[in-house]
Amino acid sequence: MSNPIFIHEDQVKKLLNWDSTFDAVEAALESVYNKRAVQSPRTFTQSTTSKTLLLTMPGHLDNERFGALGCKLVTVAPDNINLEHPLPTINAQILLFEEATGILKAVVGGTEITKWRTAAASAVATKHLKPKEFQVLAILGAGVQGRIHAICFNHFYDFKEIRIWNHNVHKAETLVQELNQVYNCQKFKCCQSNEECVRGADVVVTATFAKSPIVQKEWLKDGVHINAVGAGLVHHSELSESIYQSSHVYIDHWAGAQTELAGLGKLGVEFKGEIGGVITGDLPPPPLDQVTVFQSLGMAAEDCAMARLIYDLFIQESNMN
Ligand SMILES: NC(=O)C1=CN([C@@H]2O[C@H](COP(=O)(O)OP(=O)(O)OC[C@H]3O[C@@H](n4cnc5c(N)ncnc54)[C@H](OP(=O)(O)O)[C@@H]3O)[C@@H](O)[C@H]2O)C=CC1
Ligand SMILES: O=C(O)C1=NCCCC1
Repeated sequence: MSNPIFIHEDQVKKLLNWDSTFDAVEAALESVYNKRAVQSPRTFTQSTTSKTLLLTMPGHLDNERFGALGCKLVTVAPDNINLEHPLPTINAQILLFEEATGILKAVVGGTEITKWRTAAASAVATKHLKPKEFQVLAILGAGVQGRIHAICFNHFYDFKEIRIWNHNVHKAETLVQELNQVYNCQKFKCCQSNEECVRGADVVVTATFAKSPIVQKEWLKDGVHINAVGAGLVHHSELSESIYQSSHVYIDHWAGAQTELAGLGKLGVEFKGEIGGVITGDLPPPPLDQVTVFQSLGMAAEDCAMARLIYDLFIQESNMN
């Protein structure tokens, strides 16, 4: 019996690319809708001696290119950012198993994968819910997800302006400066307020730990698309209730929504369906002039697809050397 291989974060980083990530995440979302993926409900274990939360996310995906049996172990430690030498808030590993034998074949660093697949899920949802060109992107939150969404959306779209707001403005200023330098442009702009950031934007991304709404309905342009990624106390704390009540809300998976978005159900919010249904064409895309929300929870199927992608690329590269 061979030992599992370890694919570390720095190796994962070198193998990741946006186009394959998009394909893997799109396949995962479609497979969940088509019932070609199984995702047991994720578990949440709260440490009693720290703020750290441990999630387990097991899943199986039946797909020729991205199929895998795996389990992501992911921690959320909000205080990591305040350490003398800050660490990412979210850290993950993905266990990948031989499907037939159940033997562990790889442990794949999951921190970069979590970053990339979450931004790619927003890009997939945006493409299928609003198939058009955009001028202005607004990103609320200049942490890991805010940054990777800026990079991802800049890869897939030709935005004229990418605005970034953070409740601590200095952090948004630093990110904007970095991105303008990397891409040799001036399209990244720092906003002093969340309202200034959102007003007039065509696409909005919320990626914070905000416990109360940071986006109000009256700020929204007709037809805006919102990717709500972050979670405060619950996974739907970043947008005002009236946004959820008046827009076309899509989710990544029903099973997760039934538990993790139960609060929205109590407010009378009806989900239009899973993004996977729009990808397959079973659900019609919403009218372009309506406000749409992709409420992202994150899925094990995405992590399995990504771990398989990275595993295959790693083996291919090892065979060449
Ligand atoms: N849907 C999905 O699949 C996934 C969702 N997430 C969620 O995305 C969110 C961001 O994660 P990540 O970027 O990795 O975390 P980071 O810690 O890197 O960034 C968090 C950001 O939120 C800001 N923030 C913290 N508290 C508040 C507040 N009360 N109001 C407004 N902004 C606040 C922080 O600003 P500052 O540092 O200045 O305080 C920081 O910019 C989290 O809620 C996380 O759970 C993450 C991965 C996957
Ligand atoms: O899907 C994920 O992975 C996560 N979602 C919510 C926060 C932690 C990681």
